[in-house]
Amino acid sequence: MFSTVKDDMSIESTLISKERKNAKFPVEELTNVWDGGKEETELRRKIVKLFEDDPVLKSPPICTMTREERFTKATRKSAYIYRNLIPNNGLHPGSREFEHFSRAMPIENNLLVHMIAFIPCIKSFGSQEQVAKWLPLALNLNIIGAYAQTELGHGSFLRGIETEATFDKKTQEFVINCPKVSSMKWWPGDMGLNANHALVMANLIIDGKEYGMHAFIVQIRDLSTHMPLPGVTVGDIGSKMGFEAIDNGFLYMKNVRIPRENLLNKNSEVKPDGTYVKKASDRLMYGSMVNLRVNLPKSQAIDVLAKACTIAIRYSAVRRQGLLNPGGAEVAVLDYTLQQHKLIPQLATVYATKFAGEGIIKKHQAFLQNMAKGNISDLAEIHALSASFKASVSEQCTEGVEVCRRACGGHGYSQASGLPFLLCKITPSCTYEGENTVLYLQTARYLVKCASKQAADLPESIAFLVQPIQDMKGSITSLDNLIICFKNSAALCVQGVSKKVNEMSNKGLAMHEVWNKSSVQLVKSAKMYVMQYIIGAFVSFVTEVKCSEPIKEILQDLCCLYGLHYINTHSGEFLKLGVLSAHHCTLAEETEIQLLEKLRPNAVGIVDAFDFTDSSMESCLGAYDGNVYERLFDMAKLSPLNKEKVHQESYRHLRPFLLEGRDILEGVKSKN
Ligand SMILES: Cc1cc2nc3c(=O)[nH]c(=O)nc-3n(C[C@H](O)[C@H](O)[C@H](O)COP(=O)(O)OP(=O)(O)OC[C@H]3O[C@@H](n4cnc5c(N)ncnc54)[C@H](O)[C@@H]3O)c2cc1C
Repeated sequence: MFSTVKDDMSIESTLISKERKNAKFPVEELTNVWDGGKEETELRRKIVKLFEDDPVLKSPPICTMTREERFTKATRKSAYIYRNLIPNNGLHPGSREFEHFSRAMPIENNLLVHMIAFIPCIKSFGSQEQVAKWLPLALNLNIIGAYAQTELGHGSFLRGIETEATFDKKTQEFVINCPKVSSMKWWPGDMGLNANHALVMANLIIDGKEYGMHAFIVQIRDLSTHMPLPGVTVGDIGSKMGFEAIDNGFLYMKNVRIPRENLLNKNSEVKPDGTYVKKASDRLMYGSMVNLRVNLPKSQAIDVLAKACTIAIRYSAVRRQGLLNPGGAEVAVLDYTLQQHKLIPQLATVYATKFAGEGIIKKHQAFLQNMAKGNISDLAEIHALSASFKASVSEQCTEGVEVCRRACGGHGYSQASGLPFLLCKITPSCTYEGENTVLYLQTARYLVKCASKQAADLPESIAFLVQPIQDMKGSITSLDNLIICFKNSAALCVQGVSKKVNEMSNKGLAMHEVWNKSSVQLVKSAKMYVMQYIIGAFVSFVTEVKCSEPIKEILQDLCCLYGLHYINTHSGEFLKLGVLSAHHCTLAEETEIQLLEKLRPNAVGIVDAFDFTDSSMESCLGAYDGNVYERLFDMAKLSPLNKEKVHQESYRHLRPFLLEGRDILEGVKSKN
């Protein structure tokens, strides 16, 4: 319907090729560092190609589809991936190949909550017999489950959960009830339309006594007709800011009966006579939550920011707007220091959080090995670290994606840029799997407890909180000094708020009031604590990684930039704590600007090293060839509103006025 408009060789493609020629480091080697080795890069590419070449997984761009089409296509693709593609290609969960799975998945998919929450919870909360019964069914999609914890009325405050599971000795069943509208389960992914089971978190009641929250497997839909079972009201909660392909659902249960065996009973059990038996500490439940939290930041936040950086930096390298030299040629917006100041620190955040996250995954693996031997002494530390890490990374990456989106000007507002989709995908990562503020407060509780102990009684990584403040020797901009600066700041924040808490409670204020009145500083301490961890882990990685000098230099520069950018955007905090002087802050700002200039020529190469395929980004601005304008026009042509040259409905409403206009204009014309 529209004629083709094409340049022989667009200026934009030429510009991006030049950027690549100017890069001062081997991009492929940085890709290998990112993936964790050459072999991992090869494996990842093989798996991504397997998915991208599969005709079943092809679909139109998401911005041209309705919600209904997006949900249907995502379900079709996910069913195919889990039942055909993965088993037929030996991609077993836990295998090395599976590590690269999230990079290979189509841009929209569902059944993820079934895979990453329902299945792991069966493993964590179920006895051996229960795992043997439910796991194969779940892995084969013979049953599809949601993780149903949040209710209309309560999310963060778990003790506020109202759904009840009352034991009926006569029938040996639990009777599940949502006593009020506010008790209805609300939000669980995959639950509205696809799930036929739900792992329901409910308050266990035996003989009128409450035993707190427990996990129950509840069948919600008939296995042959998929109709909701008697007593079950279930459906989709409606359109959201994002996640449009996912059926986040509501679930209201009235006298729904499930067998006694459906209480997942690894940690506690109800005997046929109603005796409640506790088999393991409640603390083990935290161990299971840590699992998801440790792994979530990479796929749900860090990779999303990496894509946003790829889009914004490639676009900024080809988008010409204005002059730097009066009378000179128009420049790419990436040449403006201010554009570099927006985007390059986001790149640094991607690297910092990715490598710090790998450190936490290793710590968690060591914890799991100890837990298997019955030793959970590291639980509090790993819980505090993973909670604040999840909160900090989701927050930093969400802010970063919005910075990238705005840095693309008007086109960043278009769905065709891919950036609004990424922003809507990443934003809820600040809310699900623990609301960020609530997570920071949990970390702070642990830190305040630590502050009252001796260094010798604390884990090695925490002892600095109670040890003397360290001196910084030499320039503030050295990596060693950055670590000292953040460690000192975290220690002073924690000590300061602990003092405030002690003083207020010594004055006789009730602890809950003390906590509420100190919560602003508590959250700040948790943030500073996790920042010192991220900086320390990134510096260790950069120091130890085996790679060529040019790559090492880039990683060191990104590491320094990450620390300095944080200092420069929060300088008031560092000055207030007395960790930095005004002179330090001036130096930090100047050094950041120098680093931006130094990293600028490599910026396109650094995002190329993430190695995202064009189809995994669905972005007209971020495609490898830089051909942004032709792509934007091609995408606009696909808009469903452009199907007909005249949109009949709009024409019907406007026609009377247009005809009036025609007559007036023709009348004017005839007078002239
Ligand atoms: C996309 C998406 C997917 C989800 N998927 C699932 C799922 O699969 N299964 C499931 O069960 N749930 C799911 N949820 C729900 C999610 O887990 C909850 O929304 C989340 O835990 C936050 O709880 P809330 O909504 O009750 O927020 P609230 O706790 O009501 O938060 C509202 C505000 O109150 C503040 N606040 C709360 N408590 C405190 C406190 N103690 N001190 C200070 N401030 C406080 C918060 O910081 C926030 O600013 C999903 C949510 C989203 C958005």
